Amino acid sequence: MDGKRDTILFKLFGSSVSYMRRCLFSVLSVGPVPNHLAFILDGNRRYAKKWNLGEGMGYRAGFLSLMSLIKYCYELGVKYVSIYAFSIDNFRRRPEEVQCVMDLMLEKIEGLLREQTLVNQYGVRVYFIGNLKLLHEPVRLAAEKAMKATSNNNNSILLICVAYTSTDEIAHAAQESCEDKWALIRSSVNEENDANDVIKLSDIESHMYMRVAPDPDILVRTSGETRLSNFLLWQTSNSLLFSPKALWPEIGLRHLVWAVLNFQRAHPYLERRRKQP
Ligand SMILES: CC(C)=CCC/C(C)=C/CC/C(C)=C/COP(=O)(O)OP(=O)(O)O
Repeated sequence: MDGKRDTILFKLFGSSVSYMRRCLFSVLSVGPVPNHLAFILDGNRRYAKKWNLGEGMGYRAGFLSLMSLIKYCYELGVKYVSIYAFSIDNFRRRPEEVQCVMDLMLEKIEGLLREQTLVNQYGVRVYFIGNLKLLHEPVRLAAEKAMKATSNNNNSILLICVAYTSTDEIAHAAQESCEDKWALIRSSVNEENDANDVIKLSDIESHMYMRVAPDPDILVRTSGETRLSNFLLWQTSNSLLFSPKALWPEIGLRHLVWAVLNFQRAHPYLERRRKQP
């Protein structure tokens, strides 16, 4: 009997919290709502150390925060969410640590395909962004399956950057643009070459992994760090940078609200910067 009463009370509490959050979001939506939020998930290992947790538990706690935050973003009306889940440099960490993150990713991507809760609820299309060849084979296959399974969704977009660095993305885009240009030159070898036949910025942009999303409005990096660590260097020249002291697993609604309020205050200036040629 007590158990049943506790469950009812717990559900009631849960729905009033969610009602209050929605009220808060309605008030926030009076101002401009960011279209694209990007996150650097920093401080998972420090969190595990701080709470004397076993290796890997920091990442698991980080994954839970990630799910809540993505949900809040979509509830608020943000269409694009990008996360820096694993950089190419992270492959240089101890093999057991790399394996631990790969195992977690595999488990969660497979879970997402089985349960599809967040994905179904918000109609999320998932992209894995980066040099996917570098991923452990089972993770790469699961990532490709998840992209295919969600390819018809277009309400919300989730970009998971794995085996990613900005410099790798730019080098890859430059190389593909050169290959395209060469193919064009070779096919018109007998025709007069156009003197303006150079590689343009728009050519490179059309080959970037992130071409499927507009530039982020806000970039959040947790744990008080203010470096970009090779994340979205091409795309963040006019983004608001927000760096709360909280470690990634500690991030919550209040940090999101504060980031959005800061964005709304800076919005007229950011818009002017964007419109400048
Ligand atoms: C399916 C999916 C997208 C899973 C993502 C899981 C997750 C939370 C990955 C974070 C990985 C990572 C290397 C974070 C950097 O923090 P850090 O470990 O470098 O922390 P530190 O700054 O304390 O050393």
